Amino acid sequence: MLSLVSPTSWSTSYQIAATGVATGIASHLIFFIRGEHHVRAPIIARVYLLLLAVVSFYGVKTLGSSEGSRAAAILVGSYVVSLITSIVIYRKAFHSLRAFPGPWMAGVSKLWHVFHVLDSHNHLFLDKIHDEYGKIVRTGPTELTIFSPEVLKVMDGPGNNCTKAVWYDILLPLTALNTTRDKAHHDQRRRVWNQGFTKKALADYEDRVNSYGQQLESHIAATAGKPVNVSKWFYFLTFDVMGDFAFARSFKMLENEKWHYAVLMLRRALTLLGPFSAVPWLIQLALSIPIIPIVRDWRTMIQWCSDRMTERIEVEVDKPDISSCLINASKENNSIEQDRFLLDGDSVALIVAGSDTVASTLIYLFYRLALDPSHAEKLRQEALGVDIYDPRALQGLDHLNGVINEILRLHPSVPTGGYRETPPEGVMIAGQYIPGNITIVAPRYTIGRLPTSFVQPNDFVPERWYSKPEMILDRRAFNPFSIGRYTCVGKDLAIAELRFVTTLLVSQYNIAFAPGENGERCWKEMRDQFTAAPGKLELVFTPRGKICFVLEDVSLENNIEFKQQLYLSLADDLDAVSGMFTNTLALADDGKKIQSIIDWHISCTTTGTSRRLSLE
Ligand code: HEM
Repeated sequence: MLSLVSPTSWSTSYQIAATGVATGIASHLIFFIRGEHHVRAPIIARVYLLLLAVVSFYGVKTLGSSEGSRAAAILVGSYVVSLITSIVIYRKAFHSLRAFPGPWMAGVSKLWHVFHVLDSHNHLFLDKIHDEYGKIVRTGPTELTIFSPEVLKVMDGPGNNCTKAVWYDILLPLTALNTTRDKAHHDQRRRVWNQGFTKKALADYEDRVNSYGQQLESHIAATAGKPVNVSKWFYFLTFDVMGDFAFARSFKMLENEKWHYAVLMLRRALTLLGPFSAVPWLIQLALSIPIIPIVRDWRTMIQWCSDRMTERIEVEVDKPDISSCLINASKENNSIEQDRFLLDGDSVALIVAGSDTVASTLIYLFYRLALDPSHAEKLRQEALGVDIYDPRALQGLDHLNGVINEILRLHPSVPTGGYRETPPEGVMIAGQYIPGNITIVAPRYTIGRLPTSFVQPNDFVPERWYSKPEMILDRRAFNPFSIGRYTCVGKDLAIAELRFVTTLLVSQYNIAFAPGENGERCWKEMRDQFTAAPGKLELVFTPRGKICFVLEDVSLENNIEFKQQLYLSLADDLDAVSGMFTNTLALADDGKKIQSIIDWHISCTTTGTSRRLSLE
């Protein structure tokens, strides 16, 4: 202790501290301030641990255990303090974002953000930030979150020079279509993917969606009148569909009525992205520590997808799937082995991007229908006489399209994700210059609810998309699938799936909340983990009564002919109808009135070559 205060010791301590301070400042100004280091985070952490061990060992060896430990502590302490001080001073006083408004700590470190979103409610947190700080907010040392409809076009629209931000290195060493940061490489890869989404391929996938939809419906029929955890069943549906499209192999969750272990693992692994998406280097660091259970899930999930790809490379399948296009392109180039990091990455992207997104949209859609059954009734009326098994017939249903748009506006499947980096020359957004090499975040959740873009922005009004266009003030604020080169490759497929499943269930069932359920859990407990993961939703489906007629050769394309045929058929079989329509039988001679009754009560499904018409 005495030696600590001796003049020699003091000067030595000062020298050691000065060395620490100089090294700290130098490592900031020479290394950390330049370029990207997130991918190297695990290596940097190991180097620091090694240096710590070397300094401690050397100190103890040369100065003895007490003096040596003290010297090592002074060196390390002064290094860390000066490094942090240098970083903070630079970020707060010199950085090009220093003048942008935002929470003080946001300008210091992104760890601030992690601390605030440990509950994975990033969308709600950013919404609050918008209320407090306005349109353009500094939410990180090198990050701006921009709550303006214009930002989506500047980021991804025609002629933009933005690139994907560091977040997208998440799968490295694997690279998927959506995680490729190099634009030229992305475009080349996208051309390969597009071959899996031709009109012909889509028609085939749509037929397969129909059969999975029917499997879901038969489960609902079996549990009719009882509470159903629809969150679970919509995930079963969308993962089965994507397993089939991706690898020609369903997860069979609808059939087995239980989670597939790989899907459970994948869903657990994705929870990592809730709190940690804000700090990509922390994700890279965490992923390098396999003893963390969630990291084990992440790795097993990636291995599972990779194994499926191996299987698909080795075994030909008898139905088209998206992997076929990816594998064939690599086979044609004789580059299967070199492309494995792309193929494996793509298999992860396919499963996650195609399942989570559609499932969350379906959950919120049925939540809204249970909350306000008048929309379900409107959907039923609109689908009368429409062959719901024909995707083209569903395309023109205004209320259906309005409901889907409104769900994607209020409950976007990608609420915050889609981080971009500005080009070195910077960009102009909402009349404001945004400096170069800055991460920009455009939260769809808040942008879709801006009062400057939508009248009654928080209300569910599907009509704004067809009969009340005056309720849309700025359409640029609606961008659920992104635009430009990164636009969602599965958009048409997703919309076809949403249209079909919605019409199938709505035309056959009344939908209500289960006893004790009010629907709040599904949005209050939603996790924003790049894709949205809604909380549980329990509904009761009650079958609507039916009398069935089978009509041959009915042309559904021609509505008038269809109605005439139907009327004739009813007239032949009025006894069968009387049970249902006793109070309207008196009108049997009045074709028009019967027709209007039919308009209200008919839904139809296809059975083989004939059309089955179900009357309620
Ligand atoms: C409601 C359903 C869906 C929504 C809202 C949605 C939304 C999006 C968004 C916003 C992006 C851009 C993400 C980014 O910037 O990083 C995207 C990209 C992508 N989506 Fe979707 N998606 C949906 C369904 C699907 C489906 C069914 C598939 C697969 C069949 C799919 C496959 C992809 C892929 C591969 C990309 C990357 C495209 C590229 O970078 O070129 N998505 N999606």
